[in-house]
Formats: sequence, structure tokens, C-alpha cells
Amino acid sequence: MYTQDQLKAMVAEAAKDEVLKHMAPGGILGVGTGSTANLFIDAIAPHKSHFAGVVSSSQASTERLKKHGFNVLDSNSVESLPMYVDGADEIDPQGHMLKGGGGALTREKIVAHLAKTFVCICDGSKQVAVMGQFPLPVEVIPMATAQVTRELEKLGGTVTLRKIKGTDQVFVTDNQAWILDVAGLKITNPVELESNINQIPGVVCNGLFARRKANVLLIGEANGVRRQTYS
Ligand SMILES: O=C[C@H](O)[C@H](O)[C@H](O)COP(=O)(O)O
Repeated sequence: MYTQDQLKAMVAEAAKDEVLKHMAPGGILGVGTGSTANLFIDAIAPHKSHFAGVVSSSQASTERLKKHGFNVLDSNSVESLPMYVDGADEIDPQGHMLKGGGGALTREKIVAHLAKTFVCICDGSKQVAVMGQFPLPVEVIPMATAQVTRELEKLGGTVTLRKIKGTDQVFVTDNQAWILDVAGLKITNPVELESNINQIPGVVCNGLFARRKANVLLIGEANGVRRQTYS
């Protein structure tokens, strides 16, 4: 039986093989954020010469990539990316994802939107029939926090302003915005919910990656890594 950390390391290795196989040398890779993405960054580090550069989805990933000596490019300098590799907090049977547990959802969505192929890497605990067990992160402009909270409550969720773990300090994103975590949703139509939440004035972005879902899933399970594709 593998531990969750071992499963994450295994999918990170599998993702390294996936990008080296499918990306020609000299390409630019999109890189996600989180504990699984960190392991992926470490796995590709010995192969950094394969990539002309990388586009990062957070300050934390940028720092890690730079420490490894990667050429980190501004997303404005890139028109498209062959691949983007990132973790998820939940993924449903269609490949729709819920992300943002680490607060990087907006930049992740920007970089993912540039990519032809989204490779989702996670351990088996993230695969769910219906998303919503994990609270849905919604990034908001601070002055809109109260009114966005009221709108999200109308959807049936319990809304909490994210604080830095173990403190009473508000968590501030890389974009100087705040995050509302919405618990208790049963997300049966993620494409519609993603669009509806984005219509609320003051919402920067929400953690549903349904309109731009995963193309490939590398998932760590009891028997090892399973590869799945979505049409
Ligand atoms: O903001 C964070 C990201 O969406 C992560 O991809 C997600 O939270 C999964 O993170 P981890 O690999 O640490 O479980």
C-alpha cells in the first residue's frame, strides 16, 4: 500500500515521462502549483535543457523553478503552450476539476488556458463522482467580499473567508485579492456553475476548471499510476 506522498511522487515521475515523450525539445511548458506540482518540478529539473522555458502559475512555483535554474517566462510573452501540468483538489469522471486549495486558481486558469493539453496529476483520493466535498475557492476583489458572500450563500453554500492557516490573518493571493471557500455544494453541473459564479461582480475567478477541463489524467492508485484521457 502506497502512502499519499508516494502516490504523488509516482504521478510526478509519470508526468515527467509524459512531457518528455510528447513535447519536442525546445518547447515551453506550463507549470502548476501545489505539493504534487512541486514534486513534478523536482522531477523535471534534471531535464531542464529539454525546455526553452517554462510559464509558472504562482510566485511559489516560480521561486522553485528558478532555484532549479529554469528559464521562467512571462505569460504575456507566450501565445500558446503545448502542455500544462498541475494537480487538483477534486476531479470528476468527465475530467472537470476543482482547484485552488493552495490559492493559485486564477494564475493556474490563465496558464492552463494557453495550453493545448492539460495533464492533471493527483493521487486517487482526488477522484470523486460529484465535486463539492472540497470547498470551492472563489477569488474576490476585497471590497466585494460581503456582497459576493451573499450571492454564494444563495447557491446553498457555506462561505468562509480564507485565513492563513493557524492565524487570524486574511490569506492574500498573488494577485492581492482574497479567497472565499464555499463548502457544502453538490456540483452536478460544473460548466454552468463556473460561468454563473464568474458573473458575480467582484469575482476574479473561481476554482472550477470545467470549461477548460483536463485532457489527460495521471492518477496514483493502489496498483500504480493509471493514465486516462478525456474527449
Ligand atoms: O491552488 C492550488 C492548486 O489548485 C493545486 O493544484 C491544488 O490545490 C492541488 O494541490 P496539491 O497537489 O497540493 O494537492
